[in-house]
Amino acid sequence: MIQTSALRKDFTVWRKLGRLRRERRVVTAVDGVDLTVAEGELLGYIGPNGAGKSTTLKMMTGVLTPSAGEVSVCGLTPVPQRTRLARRIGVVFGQRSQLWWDLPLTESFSLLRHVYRVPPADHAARLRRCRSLLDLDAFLDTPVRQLSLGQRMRAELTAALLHGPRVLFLDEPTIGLDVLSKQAVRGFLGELHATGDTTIVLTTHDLADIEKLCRRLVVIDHGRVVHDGTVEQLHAAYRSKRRVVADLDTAWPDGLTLPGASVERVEADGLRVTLSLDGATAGEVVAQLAQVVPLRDLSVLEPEIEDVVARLYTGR
Ligand SMILES: Nc1ncnc2c1ncn2[C@@H]1O[C@H](COP(=O)(O)OP(=O)(O)OP(=O)(O)O)[C@@H](O)[C@H]1O
Repeated sequence: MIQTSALRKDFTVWRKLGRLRRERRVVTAVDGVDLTVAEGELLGYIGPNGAGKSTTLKMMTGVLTPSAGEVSVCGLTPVPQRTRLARRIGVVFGQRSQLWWDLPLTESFSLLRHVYRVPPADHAARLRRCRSLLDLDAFLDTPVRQLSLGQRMRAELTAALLHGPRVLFLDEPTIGLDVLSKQAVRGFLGELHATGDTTIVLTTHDLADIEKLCRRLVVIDHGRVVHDGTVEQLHAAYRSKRRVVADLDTAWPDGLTLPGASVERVEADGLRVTLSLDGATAGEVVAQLAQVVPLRDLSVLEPEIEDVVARLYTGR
């Protein structure tokens, strides 16, 4: 559905050096990205600030012309075939709105039906689905400028989907949203993905979005892909470890070690120990622990995606 090959974007920026002199500098925002996204896939596209995510999305949606390389979306080349592409893609860019600011939301939705020449029955069915899944009814008659951020994001998602696009591009759709709105947006995207009709590319800084929604994750840094695989593969590559945290009735004996695990931290006057698993299973470690110290409570912590992504971003 989406294919890029050696995709590159350079920006020329000018820096003022005094009153008359300027220095020309080339910023390579995207530096040879090869990506294939299959039909129905939900791809997480992440990276630190300035990594080149938005620039990639802009080239995929026909907003920016690549400096080199190729990009194809739904079999079309985005910039020269932008009008045809617009009917096949939906776009939600957190900062930019596709709604009419002063009009009630319903009127924006009707206008979009005319813009995209959507058959009334299709439009009505899609709107009905979004109204129920995104809980829009309470603010359908409110002018867009009066909507809260969470309401507007739900409205933007609806607006992006009313013409039945085959690909949905989302740039930070949960930025600034409260917990409930985030859940609503994630739940909706999960449902949309489950139908298998829409290919979704999601950029976000909220790694919970990624964990909850994406099987495949592409990480970009300085314009280059530094990871392309599942979240589990990322954990494996960075040897992220599960941990066992045990609360004890008597203090952890100094220097005690267990095979297949290493002591990461001892705290609370020796009454809490955190062990990371280096080969042993959680069950094996707990069984060994129970033989050497009286246990009060236990929990097994999964590796944090935040940790591994932070290590990836810092190049460790
Ligand atoms: N129009 C532009 N002119 C000059 N430089 C630009 C332009 N747009 C982006 N850049 C530069 O290209 C690089 C990548 O920017 P981009 O917006 O794609 O990053 P991003 O990964 O989306 O970042 P963020 O997470 O902060 O939104 C940055 O160094 C940015 O300053």
